[in-house]
Amino acid sequence: MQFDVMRFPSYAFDPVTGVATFDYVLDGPEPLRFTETITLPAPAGPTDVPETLHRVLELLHVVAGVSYYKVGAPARVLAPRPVAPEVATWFTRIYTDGLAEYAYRNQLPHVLELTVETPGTLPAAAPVEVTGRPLSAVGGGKDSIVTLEILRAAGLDPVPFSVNPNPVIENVNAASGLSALAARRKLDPRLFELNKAGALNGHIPVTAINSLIAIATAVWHGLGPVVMSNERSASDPNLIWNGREVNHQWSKGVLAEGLLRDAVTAHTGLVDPYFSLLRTLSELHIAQLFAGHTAYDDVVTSCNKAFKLHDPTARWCGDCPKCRFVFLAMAPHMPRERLAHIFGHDLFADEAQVPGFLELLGVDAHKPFECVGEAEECLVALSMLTDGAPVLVALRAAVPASAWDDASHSNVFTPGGEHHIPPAYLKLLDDAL
Ligand SMILES: CC(=O)N[C@H]1[C@@H](OP(=O)(O)OP(=O)(O)OC[C@H]2O[C@@H](n3ccc(=O)[nH]c3=O)[C@H](O)[C@@H]2O)O[C@H](CO)[C@@H](O)[C@@H]1O[C@H](C)C(=O)N[C@@H](C)C(=O)N[C@@H](CCC(=O)O)C(=O)O
Ligand SMILES: Nc1ncnc2c1ncn2[C@@H]1O[C@H](COP(=O)(O)OP(=O)(O)OP(=O)(O)O)[C@@H](O)[C@H]1O
Repeated sequence: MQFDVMRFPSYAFDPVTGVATFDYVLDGPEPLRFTETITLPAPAGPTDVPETLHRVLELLHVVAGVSYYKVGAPARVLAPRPVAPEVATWFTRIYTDGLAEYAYRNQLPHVLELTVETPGTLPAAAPVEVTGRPLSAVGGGKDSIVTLEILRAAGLDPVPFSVNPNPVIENVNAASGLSALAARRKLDPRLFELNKAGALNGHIPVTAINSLIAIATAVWHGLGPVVMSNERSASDPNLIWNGREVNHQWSKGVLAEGLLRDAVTAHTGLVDPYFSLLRTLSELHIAQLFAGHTAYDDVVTSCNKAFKLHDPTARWCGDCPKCRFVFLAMAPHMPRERLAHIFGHDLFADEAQVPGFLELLGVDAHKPFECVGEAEECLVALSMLTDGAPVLVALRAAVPASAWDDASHSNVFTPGGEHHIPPAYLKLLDDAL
């Protein structure tokens, strides 16, 4: 399949049903057309559509296009309308850095060099203050639970929000006792047919898409900022390829957060519409905070295998980088019985897990293409565990002596690094630590 250019013919929004449809074309000798459908939860009462909501949907139209771009990787992407320079820059980073893992795995270096073209430039929108109850994105894992509980303890009455919540997310929301909002996102079924037939495929910056859907929902419901739970280590690349960073978690990183904030503010005027409350924390630190909340032990799930579009019932698979990482990160902060209860079994008792843990510890290969923390965090967690579980004994023996020294000087429990947390929310975080 040969395509020259990607276009974005139109989008529509029905305020009665909350349904937004986004059209895409991969143009070439045999063009392909796609339509994605996103259903926002409609507010109760009269459904006025603020102009700001249309502005957010305009951004979403372009960003959600990455799922279809990857079928053909054309050399040109023509965005549909004039935008401010901050927005044009962000679009380009979404299609290049956001698709870097896809480009690397499919050996498509031209994707990293792409510039998303826009038909003209708009001035930045006039500033609009964002106030009200925070809308807090919930993914079913420990991170968003920690955020919800910090916001709740501060009396801010957060509104949990998810895109396509599966039973894991629904159970986490139920355990929180908070009343949640949900949006539905339906990819064009044609995409799956093409994938089955062997079309180009790969990872996309899904957090950027979910984030915009969250902002659209907050705007429509007259809520306050969208509060994410993206941690410090999300900003670390997995590897360098052709001189460029490849990061599986790119759209969770602090750079992507800043670009998204600048673009949304320039296009809508919304000031401080979006930030990650946990940005300055390591995964190990977040795991420690999570350990203080036992109410979620029967529902919390961070394993990505539980989040397949077509298999919504699973919890921890117990045999992937994410399960191993979270098990290791939580282990120093709770009794082994509680940990084994959360995961369904004790990973430290299973010696088949040793090679996977060594990969996390940086003893083997590059950081896995998964949402896992830094090798340093894993070493610190290991150094905090002193018992003789078979896996721990094997890991201690395999880690080089120099690594222990690095771990002893680690600052994983000291908040730090770049962030975009507004001062009032930063105080809440400080109070919670
Ligand atoms: C659950 C998961 O890890 N999915 C990744 C996996 O896809 P798979 O085929 O195994 O399952 P599905 O997610 O059901 O996807 C079916 C097909 O649909 C395509 N697709 C999905 C969502 C979307 O928004 N656009 C799409 O085109 C997908 O390509 C499949 O063909 O492997 C895929 C290829 O590597 C990944 O793209 C799937 O990742 C999902 C988009 C996903 O939601 N992943 C998150 C769990 C995830 O990885 N989050 C990262 C953050 C990444 C970021 O920068 O935002 C993290 O938490 O670290
Ligand atoms: N389906 C979803 N809808 C809305 N937001 C989501 C969804 N899945 C993940 N998120 C949000 O995206 C961010 C990254 O997700 P991630 O999976 O890392 O977080 P998590 O599920 O809270 O914790 P963990 O890292 O333990 O899995 C978080 O802010 C999370 O709340």
